Amino acid sequence: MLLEIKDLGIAYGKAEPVVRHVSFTLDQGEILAIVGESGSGKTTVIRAIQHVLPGGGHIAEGTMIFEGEDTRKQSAEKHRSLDGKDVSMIFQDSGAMMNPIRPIGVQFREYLALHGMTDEKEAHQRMVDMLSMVRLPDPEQILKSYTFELSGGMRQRVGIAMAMAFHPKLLLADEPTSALDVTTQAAIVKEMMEVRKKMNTAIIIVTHNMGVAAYMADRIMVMRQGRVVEYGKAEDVIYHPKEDYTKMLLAAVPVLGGETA
Ligand SMILES: Nc1ncnc2c1ncn2[C@@H]1O[C@H](COP(=O)(O)OP(=O)(O)OP(=O)(O)O)[C@@H](O)[C@H]1O
Repeated sequence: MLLEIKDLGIAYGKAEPVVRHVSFTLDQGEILAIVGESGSGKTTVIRAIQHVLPGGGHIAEGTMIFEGEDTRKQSAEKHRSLDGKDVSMIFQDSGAMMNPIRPIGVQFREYLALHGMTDEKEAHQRMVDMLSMVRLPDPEQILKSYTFELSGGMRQRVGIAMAMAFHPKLLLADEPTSALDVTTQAAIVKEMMEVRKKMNTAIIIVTHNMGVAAYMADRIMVMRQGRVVEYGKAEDVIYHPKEDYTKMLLAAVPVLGGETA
């Protein structure tokens, strides 16, 4: 087992936990989708897994075991050393995370150096390999480009390439397709599936879109107001939802032509 979360509670500052009683497990190569409305706590859960909670956010209760180790007992330094290597993250718009006035290659190289890859030749080869893996045409040209010169879909591919540079065991994806048009969404979803296949990476994807969850996930966790409403195998949650809230999310899945399923 890669990750085991039991009865997790997360609080910001001294306030009451905003997320409580979250439990799930994840095997190597498995995909979990966390779905739910805005404010339900999806982002809070995956940030807690990467130990990057903002605003005094912390794990207030429960356990988180990553590869057999209780991460609550690890130091902040240990968490930093795992960042990008064991666990990495992609965001809604990876381009927005980058500096618009510096070439992508310069920033990608800095990211590699920050994680210990300082040899120029090795770094260059790794960047080209990773950009090719996510099917970006002409990687050398991409490295010289600025984020504003790329489409949203291309920027997301760069984000995935960077996140996967050290072959992490777990990729956390926070609404990675929400900022994209429908066709590009499908391409990025397929790209993540390919990454899983090639590298056996486990993925936790946070999404509003039950359609994306249904397509990608082995398991689905439905959250509402900081609690888990439903959790199970994707086909069970989709074909035999137990909770009205899950049924409502399923009824709202957009299908081609603008009608709902
Ligand atoms: N930095 C913060 N400080 C205090 N409270 C926060 C902070 N970030 C999130 N929260 C609170 O935690 C709860 C869960 O928010 P979170 O962003 O995890 O939800 P979400 O399901 O990811 O929503 P969205 O889909 O809009 O991103 C909300 O009540 C929110 O107000």
